[in-house]
Amino acid sequence: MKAIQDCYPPKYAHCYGCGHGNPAGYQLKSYLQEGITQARFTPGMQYSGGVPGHVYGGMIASLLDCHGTASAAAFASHERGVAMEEQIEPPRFVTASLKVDFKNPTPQGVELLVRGELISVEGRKVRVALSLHANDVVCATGEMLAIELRAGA
Ligand SMILES: CCCCCCCCCC(=O)SCCNC(=O)CCNC(=O)[C@H](O)C(C)(C)COP(=O)(O)OP(=O)(O)OC[C@H]1O[C@@H](n2cnc3c(N)ncnc32)[C@H](O)[C@@H]1OP(=O)(O)O
Repeated sequence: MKAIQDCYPPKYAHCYGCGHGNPAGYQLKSYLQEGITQARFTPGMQYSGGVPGHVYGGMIASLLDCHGTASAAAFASHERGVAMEEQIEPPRFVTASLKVDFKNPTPQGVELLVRGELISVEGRKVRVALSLHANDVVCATGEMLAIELRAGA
């Protein structure tokens, strides 16, 4: 299955979160399957938080951030009846608002699962419920308002 991010032309491959052309970034890959988006990522040990052995909160927020906008694009496309990979220029979304609740410490050295579920699509506005899991424990939840960029932006 093609990752949501891999449906974009190479000119957008610079994103720190997901761009395959950004060697310093996460190169996150998100997938839409059965109405849920998922991405998996293991943060390097440099993303240590204040408590030894736990992941830095900003890293967690950035995973939700990038996965959330990819999810918004895939959900909006699905609502419009077209798959991401069928579009030459799929819709691009940016984060207007991101709320994060840190529920449990996130352990380092563990593959993290990031999930997204659609809340609503209203014109250019897509709301996505997000969660981040480690070892089947919910470590963070979030809610994003993503806005579709206007053509040419
Ligand atoms: C791989 C391809 C590319 C993928 C992109 C990956 C992104 C990765 C994740 C990111 O890091 S994104 C970077 C961080 N985000 C930004 O830099 C966004 C900065 N903000 C903006 O550029 C503009 O504010 C924005 C494009 C979000 C909206 O500006 P617009 O002029 O296009 O829209 P407008 O201000 O008219 O708002 C559209 C609607 O959204 C609503 N809105 C905008 N910002 C809001 C906000 N913060 N909270 C609530 N509602 C908001 C606004 O009220 C309005 O609602 P209505 O249509 O109902 O009137």
